[in-house]
Amino acid sequence: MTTTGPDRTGPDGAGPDRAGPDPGRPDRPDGLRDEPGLRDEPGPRDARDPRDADFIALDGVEKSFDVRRRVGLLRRERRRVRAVDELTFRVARGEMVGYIGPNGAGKSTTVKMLTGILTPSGGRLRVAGIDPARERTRLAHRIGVVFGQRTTLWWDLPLRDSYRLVHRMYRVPDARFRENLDRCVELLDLADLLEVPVRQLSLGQRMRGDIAAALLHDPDVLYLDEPTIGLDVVSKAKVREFLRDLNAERGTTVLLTTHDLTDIEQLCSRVMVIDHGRLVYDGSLGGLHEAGAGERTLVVDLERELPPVEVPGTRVVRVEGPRQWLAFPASASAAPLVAAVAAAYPLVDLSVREPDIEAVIARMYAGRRSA
Ligand SMILES: Nc1ncnc2c1ncn2[C@@H]1O[C@H](COP(=O)(O)OP(=O)(O)OP(=O)(O)O)[C@@H](O)[C@H]1O
Repeated sequence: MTTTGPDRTGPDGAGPDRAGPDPGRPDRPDGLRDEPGLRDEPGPRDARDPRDADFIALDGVEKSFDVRRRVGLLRRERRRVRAVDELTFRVARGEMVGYIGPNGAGKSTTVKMLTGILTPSGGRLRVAGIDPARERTRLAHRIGVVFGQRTTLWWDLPLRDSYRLVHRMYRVPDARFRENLDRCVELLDLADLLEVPVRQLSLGQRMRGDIAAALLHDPDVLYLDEPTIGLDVVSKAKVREFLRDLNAERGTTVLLTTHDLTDIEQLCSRVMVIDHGRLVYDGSLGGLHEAGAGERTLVVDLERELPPVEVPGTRVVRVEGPRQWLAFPASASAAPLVAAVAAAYPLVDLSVREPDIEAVIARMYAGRRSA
């Protein structure tokens, strides 16, 4: 997710914010201004509130940027980039939704509008009944944000001190803060890291530290932007498990932006796909499979190496020794094809392979581009 542009709240750069956040800087990515005494009372938290279905609500939201481009040596050209275009969706309270799309699709821009960092150019947007652009400080107490590529922690301070600052900035009641911190320390395995300056933490440790910091004030909504980027398998598993538990136990609403589709597969029952600023899919992961799946594959193990298998309705896409891969339309039944192969060839084994989600999404994007 790109984080460039005038709305940036820290130094530019693809990697982590090396300088670390400046406690005196005006804005944090989660929209909270670093000033004492800003705590507003959070809104009602009645779980039976009928507005729960519209906890995050966007209606025809648009965001355009005016960009200047150099044309030749002296001339500059102004161009309007529509980053988000007529975006309409709902996220119910307690849902965990994946928000995916190719580079430049408009994911970051959406999240920035949801936090109040950016003001929409048009349309209507509400989070927990709050207009983020108008009441950014009030909203800050209801949301947590984790940017995988940048830290919101104080670079030179030990983790514990960063958490103390969060405690004071959000004015979290002491008992609540201790309870939340203890829980995060235990579940995110932070006990040995609390006295370590953030700059000395590994990426995985820092990420866990960031997730804890985003949750110490009990937000109702958590925006996660690439929370597992660059992490090893063990750290990814730990982060995912924590998020699953958080959602199940606390009912925290989660909007997850990621390029790692395993995050989505393991965490989200619903996924929204955005492309060129527009919502192009909103539904289950299974449905996404069907929408984007062009072909399935029969993997055929023959008794010996043979010329490519010829069965109507299939085409051989790969041959490795006695193993052959036969593609066939995803909508077709595999049974008659399996029977046809078994009748005509010396078969040892056979399996049907569904396209993996990466392939499905790549096909979906490619299809839209060529349409
Ligand atoms: N501050 C800005 N000024 C000008 N153009 C911008 C600004 N922020 C985003 N854009 C443009 O808006 C479009 C959407 O960008 P955005 O960062 O929202 O995409 P993204 O889906 O998050 O991409 P990625 O997966 O690469 O991070 C892009 O064309 C981008 O260049």
